[in-house]
Amino acid sequence: MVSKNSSKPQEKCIGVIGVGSFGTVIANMLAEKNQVMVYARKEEVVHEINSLHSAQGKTLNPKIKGTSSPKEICEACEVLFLMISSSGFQDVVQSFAPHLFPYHLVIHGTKGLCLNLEKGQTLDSVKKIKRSQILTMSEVILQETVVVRVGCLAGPNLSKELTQSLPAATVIASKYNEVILEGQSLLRSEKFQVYGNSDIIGVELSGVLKNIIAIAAGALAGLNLGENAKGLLISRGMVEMVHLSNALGGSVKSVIGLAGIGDLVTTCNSVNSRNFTVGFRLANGEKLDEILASMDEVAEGVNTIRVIKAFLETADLRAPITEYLYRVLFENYDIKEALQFLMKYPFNVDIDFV
Ligand SMILES: NC(=O)C1=CN([C@@H]2O[C@H](COP(=O)(O)OP(=O)(O)OC[C@H]3O[C@@H](n4cnc5c(N)ncnc54)[C@H](OP(=O)(O)O)[C@@H]3O)[C@@H](O)[C@H]2O)C=CC1
Ligand SMILES: O=C(CO)COP(=O)(O)O
Repeated sequence: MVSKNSSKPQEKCIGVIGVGSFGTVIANMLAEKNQVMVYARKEEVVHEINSLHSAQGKTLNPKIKGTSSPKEICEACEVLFLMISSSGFQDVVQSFAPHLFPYHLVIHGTKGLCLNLEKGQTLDSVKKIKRSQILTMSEVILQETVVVRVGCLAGPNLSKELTQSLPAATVIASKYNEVILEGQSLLRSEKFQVYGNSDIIGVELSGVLKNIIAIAAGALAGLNLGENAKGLLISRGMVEMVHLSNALGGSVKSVIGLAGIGDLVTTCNSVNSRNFTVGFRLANGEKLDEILASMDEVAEGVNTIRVIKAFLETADLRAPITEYLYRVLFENYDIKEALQFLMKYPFNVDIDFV
């Protein structure tokens, strides 16, 4: 778009919904090239954004304006980045739905799953779920709104490193090439490479499933089991991700790409990962409830393990790492015993998916 009076491209206004760790980073990256409006549900956070140019202590580019009005941000911005944890995702999308139109383009960065259950049902009450009862975040957006051009952003993108402007890359996935091109043009920089992928379900699932393996990697590190064990876990974890993703509708190719193996390696090696931290602290004897109560950011892998465990009850598939982690997290199973079982598990074939 070019203004009538100058040859300088006119800045668009890009919306970011959610200013947690990742939303803040993405808003700052977008503000390098365009005006940005961010949505936060709490008035005090909006006040902080507009007066102090920070969100819950995290510095924001002064160009960024805050609002708590879904209507205002949807009217001002055709392109919206949804950066909400999965636990609040469906509620937020529902509250935005009356203000969203088919001309909007929505890209989310959430690495979690939602459930599509009957009213009154919970995971605890149903215990077994089928694929049709699981929603990826793009499926939530498509189910709850009239938006068609939906994309996701996933890859090895630890927010602490992006905040320090360290080099990184991500994947924008969408069935629509224009979504990929828009995401690339808005986010690409000398420090940030943006790849495209048309398999949105496979890319979403890669980001979701690697969190399970990251919890296990944290546990290995917490028990000081060494780098050989980590190599074993990452490779078996990738095979488990491939089979789970395949059963849930993703392609193998996405798991072995940046959003899969790339993010898996990063998250399994970083103390900056919340999922890795959960595993590390579990291995040091803390209880899951205590760990979660002390964290003010989300570790999506914990809920993902519950969802995938319930899915495994109806799927013709074994996912031993997820199954044993479920026992450790939710059935007080000893973490060292779980690892011993995994060491004895008859994984006879190295690669069985190509
Ligand atoms: N941090 C990272 O390194 C990366 C994170 N991700 C993914 O991005 C997603 C968000 O992560 P992150 O930003 O780190 O998480 P945080 O916990 O830091 O932030 C979550 C955000 O979601 C908002 N939110 C949650 N529930 C609701 C609700 N019901 N209504 C309105 N807002 C709500 C929170 O608002 P409030 O403050 O008001 O609670 C907050 O802004 C996760 O799925 C994560 O896996 C992906 C890549 C990197
Ligand atoms: O997905 C992430 C980095 O790519 C962030 O991982 P955590 O949610 O475990 O912090």
